[in-house]
Amino acid sequence: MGSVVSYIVTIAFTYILTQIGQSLIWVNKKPDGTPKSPWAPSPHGLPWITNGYEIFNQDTYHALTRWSKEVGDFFSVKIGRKQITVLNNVKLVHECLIEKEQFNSSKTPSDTQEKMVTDHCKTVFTASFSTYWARLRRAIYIVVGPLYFAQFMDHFKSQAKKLSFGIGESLREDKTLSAKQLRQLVEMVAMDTALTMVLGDTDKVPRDPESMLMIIQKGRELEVKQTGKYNRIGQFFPSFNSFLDVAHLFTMDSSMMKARNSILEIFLPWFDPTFENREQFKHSDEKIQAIAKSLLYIEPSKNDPEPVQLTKDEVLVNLVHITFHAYTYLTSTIFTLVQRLATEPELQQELLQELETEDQSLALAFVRESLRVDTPQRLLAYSPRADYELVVDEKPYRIDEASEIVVNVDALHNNNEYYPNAETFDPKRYLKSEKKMTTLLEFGQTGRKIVKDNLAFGAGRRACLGSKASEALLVTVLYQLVKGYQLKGGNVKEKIEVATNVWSWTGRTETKGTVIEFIKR
Ligand code: HEM
Repeated sequence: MGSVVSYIVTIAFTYILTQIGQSLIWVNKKPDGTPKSPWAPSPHGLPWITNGYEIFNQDTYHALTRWSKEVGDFFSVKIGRKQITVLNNVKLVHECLIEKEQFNSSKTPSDTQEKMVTDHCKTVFTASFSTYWARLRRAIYIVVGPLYFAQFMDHFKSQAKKLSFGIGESLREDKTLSAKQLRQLVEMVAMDTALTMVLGDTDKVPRDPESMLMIIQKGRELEVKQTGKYNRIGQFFPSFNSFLDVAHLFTMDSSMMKARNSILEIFLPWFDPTFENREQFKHSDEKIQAIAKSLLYIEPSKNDPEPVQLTKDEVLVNLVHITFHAYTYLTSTIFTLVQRLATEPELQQELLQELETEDQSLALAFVRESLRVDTPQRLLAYSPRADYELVVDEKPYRIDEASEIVVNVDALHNNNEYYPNAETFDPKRYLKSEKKMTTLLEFGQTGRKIVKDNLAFGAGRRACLGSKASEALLVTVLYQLVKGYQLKGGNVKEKIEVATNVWSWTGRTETKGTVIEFIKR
């Protein structure tokens, strides 16, 4: 018996040593045995084991922007064990996400929670660059994409009216609304809108406010769990994440699973009628009325003539993730927009005048500028699909499949070269002749100097599919509020940094906000 144990121990020991040896020997080598190129330059003086972890955990994207000023637009840093290459100018972003999109458009999960709530990366946000992911995108596009979102305009208008009415009803004697009250109203409008785009109209299964509040609450619980101290360490130290998995197993802690299942339980009765009737709208126009319907029958395409259809579970997990994404960012951007509007009395007057015309350019410019200055997601992370070399200023740099490429949107949106006086909120910067305009990622490629867009909705192949729909909703809300009220007060300066962003490690930025006085017109 003793010799069997010692035999097994010897084999295990040899196996571990071989693995460690191989990783040590091969980690810096290409398959042909020659050394890999160096990583992009890194900030100096970071601690040995934790590297940039403490600084990033405390300062989030600010740390990356600071390092970009110290080290340069192209740098690499290890946050814990996570090696990231950070892009801080548009030329680099264009090269990585447009020219080399095939190389750099994949995704890696942050931790066990992200894997669990996405059913091992089955959702459009987390799936690797694959035919499966392309099918999801196709199906979502034909519901909320630029050519299709107009079908929700009536809903957007009624939600904007609901918000305006809710504000009126909630006003205190002094005609003010606290940031908390405003946020609660905005949350309900955002959740209702997200669910309408995702699940369809409410005729068949009414969506009661209690259930919507419950989803909001459950989402918050998941976020608190994911941003917790130990889970956060696990996002940057994979071995600690594995230790947490074992610890949860031993303590039989299934709280994460329970939270996930309780959300699915709310969604199921809403989704089931659609699922039961799926044959009816397979080939009809009805399928473009909701993401749930569209995902149930993926249309063939040129590159995917016989698509494998999704299972019910795959559809469901996507519906939940898209709802949380849309709800979170719509809440964040509507709330910021209202706070910003209150700080801009002159623009309120001009928007009121614009309302009497057919032209919506100032309102759209206001929305875009709000998204640029107060971007909710300031870091975008992508996984390369293989080890390769990225040539920058004629020097080759190392990019590994196991590393991540991060676009520092904060640095780009605050760069005076792309947006003169970048720190100033100035919607009128976009109201120039189209001939002078360029997209941010094409800046520097033509003589055009005025940037007309931003990266609040991401970039390249993984860019947001709901961007145009969201902008349209924001414009509708803006007009409705200007029409109904004169706003005073507001504050967009103070921010709340949330460590994760449904459900990735890169984090999101909320506006704290303050009391707003709403004077009825
Ligand atoms: C103002 C509101 C919104 C903002 C600021 C926003 C922002 C973003 C960002 C930054 C990304 C890229 C994420 C990444 O690569 O890490 C993204 C992706 C995406 N968003 Fe949104 N989003 C908004 C609303 C919506 C809505 C309403 C929908 C749909 C109903 C939606 C659906 C998607 C989808 C499907 C993706 C693509 C995921 C992929 O292919 O990887 N978004 N969004």
